[in-house]
Order: sequence, then C-alpha cells, then structure tokens
Amino acid sequence: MSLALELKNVTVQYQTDIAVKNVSLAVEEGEFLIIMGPNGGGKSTLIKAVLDLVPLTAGEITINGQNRQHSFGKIGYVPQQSYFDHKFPITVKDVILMGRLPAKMRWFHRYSAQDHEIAQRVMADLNIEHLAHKNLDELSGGQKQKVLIARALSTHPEILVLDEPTTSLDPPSRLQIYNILKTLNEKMTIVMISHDDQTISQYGSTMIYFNKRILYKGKDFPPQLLVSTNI
Ligand SMILES: Nc1ncnc2c1ncn2[C@@H]1O[C@H](COP(=O)(O)OP(=O)(O)OP(=O)(O)O)[C@@H](O)[C@H]1O
Repeated sequence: MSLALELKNVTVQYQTDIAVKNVSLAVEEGEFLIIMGPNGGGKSTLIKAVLDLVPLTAGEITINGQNRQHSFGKIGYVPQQSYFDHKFPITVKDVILMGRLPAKMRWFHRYSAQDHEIAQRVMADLNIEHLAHKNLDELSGGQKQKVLIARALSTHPEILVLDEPTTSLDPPSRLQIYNILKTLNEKMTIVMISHDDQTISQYGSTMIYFNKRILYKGKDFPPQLLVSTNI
C-alpha cells in the first residue's frame, strides 16, 4: 500500500509559539484518519502545514511522494464553517465553482464549460443540485457543509482534509455528513479533525490524539489518555 501523505520531523512555529513539534506521520492511501486533541493543541496548524498554508520551521511533507508545493488540486480542503461570512451574497454554484480557480489567478478569470459541468456533477453526487441558485446564507448548517464538501471535491482530489466539519450540526445532519464521507472514503483518503469521539469507532480507520505532537495513534479512542496526559 503506498503512502498518500507523509510528514517527516515537521515543526511549525508562530513567532515564539511552537504549534507543531517534530511530528512524523505516515497516512496510507484509503485511510480515514481522525485527528483529536485539546483546543489550541495545533490540529488546524498541522493540516494547514499539509495544505502548504503555513511555512514549515523544520521538516518535510510529501503528498503521494511529491513535495507539498506540487500538490495543488490533489488535496480538497473543507475549512471550519466559521471561515465563511454567511452574509456574503454568493450562490451555492458560485462557491463550488470557486474550488476550480487555478493556483495563480488572473484578473478576469472565466470558468470553462468543463468547470460548469464538474460543478453540476459534484452537486448531483451530493444531492444538492436543487440548491444551486440559492444564496449560502439561506442554507441550513448541514446544507452549507455539503456545499463546502462539494467545493473541495471539484478538483477531483486524492485526499480530502476536513477541519471539524460537523461542529454545530444536529445529530441527523452529522450522520448525513459522516455517511457522505464514508462513501467518499471508498475513493479517496480522508483526514479529519473532530471533537466527536463517537466518530472514530464507526467511521475512522485510524485516530491520532494530538497536542503539539502525536500522543496516541491507533484504532480506538482511549479516554484515559485525557486524564493520564493531564490535558
Ligand atoms: N496565525 C497564527 N499566528 C500566531 N499563532 C497562531 C496562529 N494560528 C494559531 N496560532 C497558535 O498556535 C496554537 C495552535 O493553534 P491551532 O489553531 O492550530 O490549534 P487547534 O488544535 O486547531 O485548536 P482548536 O481546537 O481550538 O481549533 C495556538 O496557541 C494558537 O494560538
């Protein structure tokens, strides 16, 4: 089995704060990796490092054996929902099309017929075609989350990275999102930050407990870790 993602001795430091400390991690193709850990423990920084959104202080990250800087389009990213200003007047289809924007955008970018076709297809896959012309702020939390997943899928990624995709969703909407992810996991590797310890047993193939470094990696969530590590 080949590696979808590999981190070797990765450190990320913000000014004086070390958020990720000398982390090494190998994620195999087809894994569903769940990252848990305390607030402020560096989980988001870890995935931002994978996405090339923060510079590495030390170490190396490869995506399918290639340096992370050559991974544009290979990773789909679903950020925390709070990233989006929900009052911003933008339609569902426009949000999904934005996922097709090239790494180096020109001033007047025109979406191609293929971009529109792909946006249509990912909306159909997630059963949200009927929402295409709605504004983002007209949607429920669960619908918004599906739109963000559709946007991430619009580049046909090999890895899908999600930052707490079910926060603030009710249990039925959570279940819908998890089931979508389970189906997607048949075709792609998934890396997801979650505070929902129910998730690991049913959906994740591996979990790590993270606080600046990996304190646990395995198949089960061990609650005693929270006590024994005093966090
Ligand atoms: N852009 C930044 N500049 C400076 N410090 C930052 C920046 N982003 C995060 N940090 C700091 O890095 C540490 C880790 O933050 P990070 O958001 O990665 O943690 P997290 O585990 O995702 O937290 P949460 O569960 O609350 O989302 C925190 O101390 C935070 O204040």
